[in-house]
Amino acid sequence: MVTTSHSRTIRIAAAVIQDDSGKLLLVRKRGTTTFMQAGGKIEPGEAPAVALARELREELGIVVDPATASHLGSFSAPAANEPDAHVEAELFELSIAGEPIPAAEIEEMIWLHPELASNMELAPLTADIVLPRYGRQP
Ligand SMILES: Nc1nc2c([nH]c(=O)n2[C@H]2C[C@H](O)[C@@H](COP(=O)(O)OP(=O)(O)OP(=O)(O)O)O2)c(=O)[nH]1
Repeated sequence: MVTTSHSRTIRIAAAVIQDDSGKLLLVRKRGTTTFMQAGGKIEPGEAPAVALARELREELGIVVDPATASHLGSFSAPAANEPDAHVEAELFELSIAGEPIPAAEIEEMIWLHPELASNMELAPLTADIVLPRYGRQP
């Protein structure tokens, strides 16, 4: 059995954002190769939904009212880009108005059709938690 008990925990808030056709918004941060949910680390004392709104504004220029983000739950997954770490992710579903504009820290932003996900390098949280629940067709 694989255990993550000795690995470092990174607490993040992450967004599941779909367009009308079911495509998922994913980002690739500068200097990295994996696509993942928009979002980022929760600062000490910060409410997860507030962290989410802050990260979405910083990364994509999106203004989100934290109260409108629907909390899907807490999920654990191996961390992308960092060995010996795992993320404890507060996952939120939300809809956005207007097209996001990636900031410099985002090297690439895509709307991914779930059918094409197998061709992509994805963070474990996206591949193992988000896609099976919100993307992949049966
Ligand atoms: N945003 C996000 N981060 C993820 C996902 N999956 C995953 O393993 N991570 C990892 C990657 C990073 O190690 C960490 C997020 O940290 P980050 O460095 O991008 O967050 P941040 O924007 O707060 O960055 P910084 O201020 O610490 O530089 O979580 C995911 O789906 N979305």
